[in-house]
Order: sequence, then structure tokens, then C-alpha cells
Amino acid sequence: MEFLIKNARLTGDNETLLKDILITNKKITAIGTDLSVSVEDVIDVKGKLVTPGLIDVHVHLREPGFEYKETIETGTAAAARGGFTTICAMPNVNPAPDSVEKMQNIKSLISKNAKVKVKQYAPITELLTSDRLTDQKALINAGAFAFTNDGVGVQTAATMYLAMKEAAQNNISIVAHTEDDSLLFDNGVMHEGKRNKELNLPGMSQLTESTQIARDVLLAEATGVHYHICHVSAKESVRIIRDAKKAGIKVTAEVTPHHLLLSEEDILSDNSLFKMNPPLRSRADQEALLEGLLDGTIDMIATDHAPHSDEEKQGSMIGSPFGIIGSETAFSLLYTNLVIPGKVTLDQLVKWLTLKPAEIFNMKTGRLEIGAPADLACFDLQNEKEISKEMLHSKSSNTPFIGWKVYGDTYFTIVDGQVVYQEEN
Ligand SMILES: NC(=O)N[C@@H](CC(=O)O)C(=O)O
Ligand SMILES: [Zn+2]
Repeated sequence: MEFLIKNARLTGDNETLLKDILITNKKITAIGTDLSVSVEDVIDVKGKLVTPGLIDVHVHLREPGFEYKETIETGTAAAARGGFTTICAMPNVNPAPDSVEKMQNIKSLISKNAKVKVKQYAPITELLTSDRLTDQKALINAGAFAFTNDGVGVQTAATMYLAMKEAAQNNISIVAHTEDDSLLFDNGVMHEGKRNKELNLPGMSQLTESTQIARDVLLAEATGVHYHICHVSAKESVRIIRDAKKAGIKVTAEVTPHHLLLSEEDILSDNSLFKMNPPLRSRADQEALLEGLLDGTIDMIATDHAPHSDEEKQGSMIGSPFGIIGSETAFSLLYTNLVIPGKVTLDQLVKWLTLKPAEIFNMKTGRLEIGAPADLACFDLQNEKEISKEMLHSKSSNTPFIGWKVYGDTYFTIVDGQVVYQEEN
């Protein structure tokens, strides 16, 4: 099996230099200008951007247990539609994969239904909410990618400490949704700041996040584990991570597209499409996240694709679940709103979505080089599109970005040399 992608713009090269990429048996086998090979299968992309397939270390596929929101099939179709070729699935499904048997069940659903590469997280503790640690060694043998209780924070320092000690020995990462429930007062639905008061909605303090990060970086230092922080949202968190990195602690962090592109000020009314955890914070927090990404404090961008049904996500924030989808719009939104205005470069954006997660989580993909797996994405930077419900492949459409106009929509996505998404005309 051999095919050729012609006239691709690659990051790192001059915009006008176009290259050809040869794919043989699932691998990239040649990259060059005017590759003179005779293959039958040729896609001429006419100067469109070709990148390594994007990597998303934070998605919710909802299967098993919540198939009305998303399935492995629709969630991976959404990932492919967004240019993602490797995604890491969170364990807050039902039942959560906290035993070998449950992990094997999810792995077999993935091998039957996934359209892109899926790595599966296992819980840090049984049921995600108990203080009983899962059997890390057994779950690693069953294929666990890393350990996280995402959706909820690990509430006691002792539990986190013991989990980290064990993970350090097993040479595996602890990935944390940081939220101290004891600092959550009155069932907050948005950032405790200016706008929640104007809208008369209960707030969630940034302290729930930043204080738990402070605790955890010290535990990470003591145990030597690799500690990765999910969806950082507050400027205080950025400061702690920056200091922890300076101190040589093995901490890494991700930020979502929505926390980079929106703040509480964009919430004009009580609309559940703007409800996510952590919430959109202040303009100063939003700016600190971009600064943190630019100076290397924050390592990568991850979507936190969190589908919920229309019924669940209509009306008020009060009573609706936290979370918005993100796989399909991440690249185009970030390209349009960060690269075009010159806040970040295209090379930086692509690295935060490919090489950085690959390096930190030891993945072979995420690189466009000879010998690498033929996981590729192609984006159309020339034509503008409006984000609409109809274009989405996810089962859900809970995103506040519907109606936004973007450049950089996905043209095609290739996994192991197979086209898994192609734009329809
Ligand atoms: N981010 C969210 O608001 N929701 C996520 C959970 C999570 O990632 O914390 C979900 O599972 O819906
Ligand atoms: Zn989370």
C-alpha cells in the first residue's frame, strides 16, 4: 500500500515551499520537493497545511454508560473530523475501568469501534471517588495509559501521595483534575468573580484549583512522579506551576482552547453552553494562560471534549452538567483567533497539539518525519467557514462556538496511512 501527498505546506518551512510526502505501509517513507515516484494513489493538496496528526490527551468518549451523549464511534469520528489521530479517553464512564476486567471491556470496545488511536486512562481510586487505590500494575498490564480521576479531584493528600508513590515506581503518569471540594461553597456554576454576581449565579473560586495544585506539586516533588495537570484555568495555578518547574519538579500542564479564547466576560446571559469545569475565568486569567503557554509553563493544548445531550444543555446553568465539546473546532478556532492575529505562531500551535504531548507521554506519533507512523492532518487555511451544528460528527453539539467564523477547517485526517476523515464538498 503506497500513496503520495503532493504540494503540502509543512510547518517549519517557508510558506511558499511545498513538499511531497510518501506513505508506504502505514509509515512516512519519504519527504521532499517533487518526489519522483510513480504511485497510483496521489492526493494533491495544492498548498494546504499538512501536520502530524493532532494528539489530544483529554477527551470524554462516554462509552460505556452514557452512549446517549457520545460513543467510541462518534467521539473518535469527531476527533478525526478535527484532525486528531491520537486521543486519550478519560475514565469517568460507567462502569469506570477500575479493574482489569472493566479495562479489558473498554479496550475491546475501542478496538472494535474507534476510528483513530485511543489510549485509555484508568482511575486513581476505585469508583473515581473512593480512597481505595486501584491496582496500578494490573491495570498497566491491561493497557492503562496513565492514572486520573478526571471529573473530580483527589480529595485527600494521603490518597494522592500514596497513588503518586506507586505511580513513580511503575514509571507511569498521574494526571489530575484539581479541585478541592471543601472550598466549593453553594454549588457554583461559573467563576467566582465579576460576571457571576451580575448574572446572580453562584460562583466557584479559583482556590479550589490552585490550592490543590500547590499540594500536588509538593507531593510530586516528594515522590518523583510525573504529575500532569488537566485544564489549568487560573493565573494563580500558572504561577505555582512556573515555580514548580523552576524547582525541577516533574510537572506538566495542559490548557483548553476555550480557556485560551474566552473569559467570564464572554458570558452574556445564563446559558448552559458556557458551563464547564473549570469555568471560564477572568480576562486576567485568560491572559495568564496564554503567557504560560508561551513561556513553557503550560506544555500543551488539550480539548476536554465533554459531550452532553441537547436536553441536558438547554437553558440555565443551574442544573445542567459541566462540559463542552471541543475535538472538531480546536484547530480552526486556535488558528483563527491566535495565529492569524499574531499572538502565537503556526509552528507553536502545531507543536502544542502534536510534538509536546507526544514527547511528554512517550508517543511515537506527533512527528512528521521519515519512519514515523503515517498519522497526518491537513487543514485549509484559505477558506472561511462558519461553525455549525450540522458539520459536527459528535453525537452532541454543546459548544458556545456555533456561529463563529473560522479558517483552518480540516481537509483530511490520516491514521496509519488510512484516510479516516475527508472533507465533503
Ligand atoms: N470539564 C467538564 O466540565 N466536564 C467533564 C469532566 C472534566 O473534564 O472535569 C465531563 O466529564 O463532562
Ligand atoms: Zn476535569
